[in-house]
Amino acid sequence: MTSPQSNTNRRLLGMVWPFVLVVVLQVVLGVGSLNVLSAVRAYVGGESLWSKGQKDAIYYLSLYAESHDEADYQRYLAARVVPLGDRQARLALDQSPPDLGTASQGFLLGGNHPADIHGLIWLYRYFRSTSYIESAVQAWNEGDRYMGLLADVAEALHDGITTASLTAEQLGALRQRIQVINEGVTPVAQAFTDTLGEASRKIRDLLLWSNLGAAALLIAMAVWRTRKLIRQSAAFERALQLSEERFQLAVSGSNDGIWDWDIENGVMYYSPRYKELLGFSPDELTGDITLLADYLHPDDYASTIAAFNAHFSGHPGYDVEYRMRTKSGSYRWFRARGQAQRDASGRPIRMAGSFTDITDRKLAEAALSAEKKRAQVTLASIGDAVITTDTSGRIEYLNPAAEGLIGVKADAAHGRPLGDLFHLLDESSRQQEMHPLARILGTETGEKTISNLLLIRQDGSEVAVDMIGAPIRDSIEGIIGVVLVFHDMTRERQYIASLSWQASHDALTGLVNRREFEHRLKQLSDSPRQLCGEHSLMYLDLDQFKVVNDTCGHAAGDELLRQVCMLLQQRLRKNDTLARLGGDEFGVLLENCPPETAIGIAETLRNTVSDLHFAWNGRPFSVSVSIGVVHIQSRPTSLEEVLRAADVACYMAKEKGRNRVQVYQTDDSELSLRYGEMEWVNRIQYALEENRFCLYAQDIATLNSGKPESAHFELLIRLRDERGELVPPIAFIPAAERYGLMPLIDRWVVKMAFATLADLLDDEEPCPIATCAINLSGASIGDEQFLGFLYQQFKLNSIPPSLICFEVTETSAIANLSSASRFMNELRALGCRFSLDDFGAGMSSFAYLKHLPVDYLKIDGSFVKDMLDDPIDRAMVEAIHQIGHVMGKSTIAEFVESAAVIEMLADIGVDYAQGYAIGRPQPFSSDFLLRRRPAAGHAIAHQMPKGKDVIF
Ligand SMILES: Nc1nc2c(ncn2[C@@H]2O[C@H](COP(=O)(O)OP(=O)(O)OP(=O)(O)O)[C@@H](O)[C@H]2O)c(=O)[nH]1
Repeated sequence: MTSPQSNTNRRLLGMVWPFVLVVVLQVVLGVGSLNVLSAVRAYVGGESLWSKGQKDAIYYLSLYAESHDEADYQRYLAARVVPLGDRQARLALDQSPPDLGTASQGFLLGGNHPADIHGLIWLYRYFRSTSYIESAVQAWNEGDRYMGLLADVAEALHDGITTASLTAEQLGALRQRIQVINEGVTPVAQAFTDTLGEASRKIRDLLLWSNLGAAALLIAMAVWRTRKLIRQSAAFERALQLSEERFQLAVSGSNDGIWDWDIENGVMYYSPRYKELLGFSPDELTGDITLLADYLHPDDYASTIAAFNAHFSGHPGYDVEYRMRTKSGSYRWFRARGQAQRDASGRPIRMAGSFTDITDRKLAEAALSAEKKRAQVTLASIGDAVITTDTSGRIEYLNPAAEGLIGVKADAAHGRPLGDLFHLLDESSRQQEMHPLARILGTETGEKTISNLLLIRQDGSEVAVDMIGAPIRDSIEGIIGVVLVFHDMTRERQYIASLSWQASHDALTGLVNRREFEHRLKQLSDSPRQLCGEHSLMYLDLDQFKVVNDTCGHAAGDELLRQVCMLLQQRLRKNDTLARLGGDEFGVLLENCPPETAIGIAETLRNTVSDLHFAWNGRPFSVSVSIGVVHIQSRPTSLEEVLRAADVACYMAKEKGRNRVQVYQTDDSELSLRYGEMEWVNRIQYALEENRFCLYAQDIATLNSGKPESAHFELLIRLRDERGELVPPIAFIPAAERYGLMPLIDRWVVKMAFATLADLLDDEEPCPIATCAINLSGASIGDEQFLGFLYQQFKLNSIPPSLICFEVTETSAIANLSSASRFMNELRALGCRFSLDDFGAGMSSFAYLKHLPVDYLKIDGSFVKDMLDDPIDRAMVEAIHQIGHVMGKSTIAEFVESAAVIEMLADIGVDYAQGYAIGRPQPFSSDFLLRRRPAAGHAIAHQMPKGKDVIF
C-alpha cells in the first residue's frame, strides 16, 4: 500500500521534473563551460609558457653561440624543457589510444598547474578537431617543428663548441639558422596565441550563448509548465467545484446532514442541514465532539462510544443509530455513518460522515414490530391451528393450536413435509384428500376452503376439521409458501348437536318442547298415516301451580314439574310424545290411539298426577292436572285448529273445577264459546290498528258531602265494531286477557287518556280534575317495560302523576304479588295513586291486602248491588269498608244504582260511590272535562314531581 506521503512526492516530482531537468542541464552546461573556459585559460597560460620557453631557448642558444658558455647552453636546455614537455603531451594524446599518463607528465613539464592538467587533456581530446583548436594545434605543431630545427642547431653548435671544431663560418651559419628559426617561430607563436585567444573568445561566446539559450529554454519551459499547471489547476478547480456541486446536490437530495471531525485538532464541523435536523439555525450548535454527549440520549451513549472505538480500532466503517435531543427538547432518531482517515501509522486523524433523520423509519419499524408482535400473539392465542409451509410443502411454522392439533411440537415439525405428520380424508367418503398444497396452488385465486375433513394424526387418531388455505405471496418472488388454517370442529359438532337438542327440547324437564311437538304433530297430520290412523292430542295444565311457586319459590315449582314429567312419561307408550309446551302446560300426542283408549290414558295421567305426594321443605301440596283431549281423526283440521281445540278443552276442564279430563266436542256450546273467544284475537288487533277503541268516563262521587265530586272519574274502554256499534269490554276483555293482548290495550288507553288530559292542562284555566282512574291489567303491572312506557308518557304529556289513580284487579295483583307491589311502590313514589278493583270477589283478599300499597278499595259490585235486600252482602260491604279504613284506605262502592243504596253506603261510612245512580259512563273528551271545571278558587293543585326529568 502506498502512503499518502509517497503519493504526494510522486505528484510533486511529476510537476517539477522539467524544471529539474533544465536546471541540471544548466548546471551541466555551466560546469562544462567553466571546464572549457578553464581549459582554454590553461591552454592560453601553457601557450604563454610554451612561447616563452621557445623564445628563451632561442635566446640562450643565440647567447651560447656567442659566449660559448656552457651555462648558457644549460639555460638553453632548461628553457626548451617547457616546449618539449608540451610536445610530449601532444604526441601522447595524438596516439590511439591516447597515453594520458605521458600526456599529464608532458603538461607538467610544460609548466602547467597540476589542477589544469585534466582540463588540458579533456579539451585537447574532445575539441581537437574544432576549427580554432585545430588551427592552434597546427601552430603548436609548427612551433614544435621549429624547436626540432633549433635542437639540431643547438646540437651542432654544442658539438662544435665543445669540440672546438666549429669554424667561424659554421658558427655564423648556425647563428644564421638560429636567426631564421627565431624569425620563423615568432609568427607561429603569434598564430598559436592568436588562435588560442580567438578560440578562447569564441568558446566564451559560445558558452555565453549556450547559457543564455539554456536560460531562455528554462524560462520557456517554466512558462510552459506554469501555464500547464495553471490550466491543470483551473481544470482541477472546475472539477472540484463540479464535484462540490454534485456533492452538495447529493447531500441536499439525500436530506442528510454532514459532520467532519478534525481529530488531531479537536475541531468538529456540523453542516447547516445537520443543525437543521436538530432544530438549530446554521450559526447555532458549535462545538467539538463533546457536544454529541450533551445531546445524545443517555440510553444510546454507551453503544455510540462503542461504535466509535470499534471503528478506531479497525472495524470497517462507523454506522450507528441513536436518539438525539433536538432544540425543542424532544428526542428524534438519527443514523450516523462515517469513515476515519488515518495517518501512516494507522492512527485516525480525521473522521467525517453523514447524519440522517430516521425517526419515521424507527416509528414505522416500531409499528411493524408491534404489528408483528400482535400477529404473533394473535397466532399464539387463537384457537385455530395455523401451519405455514414453503412451496414444496415443508413446514415452516406451527402455532400452539397446530401443535396441539397434530400432536407434534413446532421444533420437531420444522422442515418436515406435511404428509409426514398427518393426512386428510373426506369425512363422509373417507377417501384420501388431494394434498392441500396441490388444491391451493391449483386454483386461480389460490384460496381454498374445504369443509368436513378428517385429520388423521401420526398415531391414527382422528379430528374433524374445516380447512382454509391460501398462498403466501411476496412482492418479488410471487408465491413463497402456503398458509393452512385448520378449525377443530369437534366442539362445533357437539355444540350443534347440543343446539339442535336445545332447539327441540325443554331444558328443565328434558322433554321435547312446543316447537318440536308442533313439528311432530304437523308431520303426523301431513303423513298418509293420517288417513288410516286414529290419533289423539292432549293438553295438560297443572292446577294452581303458581301456589307452589309463590309459597315455596321457583325451585320447588321446578322440582314439581320434573316429578310430574317423570310420572307422565312412565304412563305413556313408547311411541307417544310427551312435550312441555310452556310453564305448567304439557302436550301429549298419542299416535294410532282410538278415542276410548286416549280418554283412558288421559284419566290414567290425571290420576297419576293427583296421586303424587309432593312436599317441599316438609310442606305438602296436593297436585292435580286439567286435561283437554282432541281426537284428531274425527275432523281433519289444521294444526292450529287442533291445538286450539285442545287448549279450549283444557280451559273448559279448568272452568269446570279443575282436576278433570275434558274431551273436545264440536257441538259443545261452552267449548264453542271459548273457541269463539279466539276469534276476538284478530278483531282486537284490527281494532287497535284501525284505532276503533274509544274511552268513556264514569263519575265517582264522594259520599261525605252527598254530592258527586265532579273531578273524580274512572275511564272505561269500549270498542266500536266493524259496523260501528259499541261493544262493551266484557265481550273482548276476557279474550284479550287470555291471549296476551291486554298490554297493547293498556298502552292504547294510557296514551289516549294522557293526550286528552294534556289538551286540557295546556289550557290556562284552573285544573278541573282531582283524580283520573285508569284500569291496568295484570299482564301490565309488574312489567318493567310497561313501567318505562308510563314514565315516558308522563314526561311526553307533562301529566302530573298525582292526577292519576291506577286501578288493578284484586286477582291480577295477587297473581304477581311481589312484582305488582314493586310496580305500585315505584309509581306511588312518583305521586300516582292505586285502587284495588273488584275487592272482595276473591276472598283470599284480606290476607294479601296488607302487602298491597293501594289508596282505595273498590268494593265488588256484586255485594253492593243487592245490599238493600241481602244482609250478607251488606255485612260484606261493612266488613270491607271497616278493614279498609283500619288499613288507612278509602273505600269506593261500585254498582251504585239507587239513592237508597247511596244512603245505606253513607250510613256505613263508605267514602265514594260509583254507578248509574251517580252517573252513567260518557264519552271521555275535553267537553266532559270542561263541564267538570270547579268553581273559581277551587282549582286543584297538582304538583309535578321534583326532578321529574331525572325520575322520568
Ligand atoms: N317453577 C316454575 N314456574 C314456572 C315456569 N314457567 C312458568 N311458571 C309459572 O307457572 C305458573 C303458571 O300459572 P298458571 O298456569 O297461569 O296458573 P295456575 O296457578 O297453574 O292456575 P291454573 O292454571 O288456573 O289452575 C306461573 O306462576 C308461572 O310463573 C317454570 O319453568 N318453573
